[in-house]
Amino acid sequence: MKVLVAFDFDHTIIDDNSDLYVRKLAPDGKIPAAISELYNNRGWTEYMAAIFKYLHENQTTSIDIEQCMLEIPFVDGMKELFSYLDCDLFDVIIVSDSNSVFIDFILRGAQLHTVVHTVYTNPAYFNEEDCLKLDFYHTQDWCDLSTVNLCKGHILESHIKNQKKKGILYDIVAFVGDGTNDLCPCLRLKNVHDLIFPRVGFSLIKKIEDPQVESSVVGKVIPWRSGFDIISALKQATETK
Ligand SMILES: Cc1ncc(COP(=O)(O)O)c(C=O)c1O
Ligand SMILES: [Mg+2]
Repeated sequence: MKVLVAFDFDHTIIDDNSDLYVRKLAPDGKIPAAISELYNNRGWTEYMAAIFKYLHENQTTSIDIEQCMLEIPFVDGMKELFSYLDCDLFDVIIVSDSNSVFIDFILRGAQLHTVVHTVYTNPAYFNEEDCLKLDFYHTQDWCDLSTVNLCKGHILESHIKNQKKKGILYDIVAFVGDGTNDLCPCLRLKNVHDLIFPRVGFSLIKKIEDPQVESSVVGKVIPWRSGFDIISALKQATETK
């Protein structure tokens, strides 16, 4: 038996939004209006790239950014969940609209990087001047539920297809998330044994419970508050299947 557990990152693994958290490094913690205006619900990569440029212009270093990321708390029970998932039964991936540098700092800081098979996110790097640079994961025009730079559902399906080509078939696929941008992958889970984990009190659960959406949900919906809830549900699902 093999189970794929796909995670969102911000407000799912960590208990904050890494992109919004980093703004505290700006002078007085404030971002100029001209940069704030770049924020768009259909994609925030350009907004974040402008913030990183602004931080660099104000002498923020890669070390400052790393330290800032390491302050962000994990969601209760997430570290325990990752320890539970660290075995052959599970493959763990992350699909996030944050960026590769932030996720790498945080996973390595907690020694969790070895548990994660692949991180799908916007590629980022520090250039020779130590300014954080950011790019789109991909450019998409097929999904209205997703941002223009990252369709989590497409990424999840591609991962499953690529694994199948290597002979790895998943008996259960689980998606753990919190936000509006996590609805697309949840709707692509087409097996009744698949598991949808929307975080209680966040926007994904409201979307899933919307009567117009609910009828297209096939996987079993398990609202969660902590990583411990997810451990219990996965134990039950893998023992009973
Ligand atoms: C600026 C910004 N970054 C990241 C995210 C979400 O990232 P993730 O896909 O890791 O939850 C959001 C969600 O609205 C956002 O506004
Ligand atoms: Mg999120």
